[in-house]
Amino acid sequence: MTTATTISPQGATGERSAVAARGRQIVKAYGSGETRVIALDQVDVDIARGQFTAIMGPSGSGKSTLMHCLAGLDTVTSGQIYLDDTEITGLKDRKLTQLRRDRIGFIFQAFNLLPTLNALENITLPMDIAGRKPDGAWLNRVVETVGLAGRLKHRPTQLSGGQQQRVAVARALAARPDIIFGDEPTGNLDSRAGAEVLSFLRRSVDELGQTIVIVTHDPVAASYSDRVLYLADGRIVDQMFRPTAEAVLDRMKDFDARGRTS
Ligand SMILES: Nc1ncnc2c1ncn2[C@@H]1O[C@H](COP(=O)(O)OP(=O)(O)OP(=O)(O)O)[C@@H](O)[C@H]1O
Repeated sequence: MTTATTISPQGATGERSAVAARGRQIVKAYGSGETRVIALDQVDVDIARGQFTAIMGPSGSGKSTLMHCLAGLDTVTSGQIYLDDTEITGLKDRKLTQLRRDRIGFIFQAFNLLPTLNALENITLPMDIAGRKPDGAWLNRVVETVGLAGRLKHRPTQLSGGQQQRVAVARALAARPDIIFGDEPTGNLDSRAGAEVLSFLRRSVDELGQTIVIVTHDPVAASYSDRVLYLADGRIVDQMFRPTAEAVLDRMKDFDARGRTS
């Protein structure tokens, strides 16, 4: 049995705090009266800096809601969320938008690339919009890491699904965000392309020191992470460090069996 604690061990990441994002007693309720749904039920969570975290759990368990709240894309009903030392719960819209733009990267299931722009233009678009100049050396490193060096002039339609998602990964990395959130980033890819994207995410953690959190249903995707958080009914009910696909699959079967017998 893995233990059901929700506080990660403090990593040895040096001078910055070892926790990139923190949630305390997060409650998220939708609707009211009889239709009220508690999507997150007093969740405490620490996301370790420089680690790859996967959020798993049955459909409707609150995975996307947790990710959206941690990323400041959705508001909480109560509780606090911190990005590094900044409490984001309670920030005014303009400040929150600015913080998301400057400190958070996103990768979605749909690649969300602009078809009229080439790969490089797509990668630098968020920074261009923000009026920020990309750091050339960093950009080169990101492009190398995600294996896109030969394809920067290609438009999205000239790239495979896997390559398009690598552009989206590079776009998320380009501004050196504190943390990257991915909502089923390999959900639209076949297993080979998915594996490529996951290896690049892994490399961006190992080689670039990035912090990544993804929501996934796929035990293979979860096996690229350092830590899996399991959600059920809006609560974190378990976690697993250094997961293998087999161990994750076994754990999922275990949850299913328990769900059927309880
Ligand atoms: N906008 C909304 N309005 C009302 N209820 C919602 C809303 N978004 C989510 N919910 C409910 O909150 C609960 C958690 O939803 P969430 O999408 O976070 O689950 P999930 O684990 O990501 O599911 P899936 O794996 O199917 O994507 C579900 O019961 C869902 O129906």
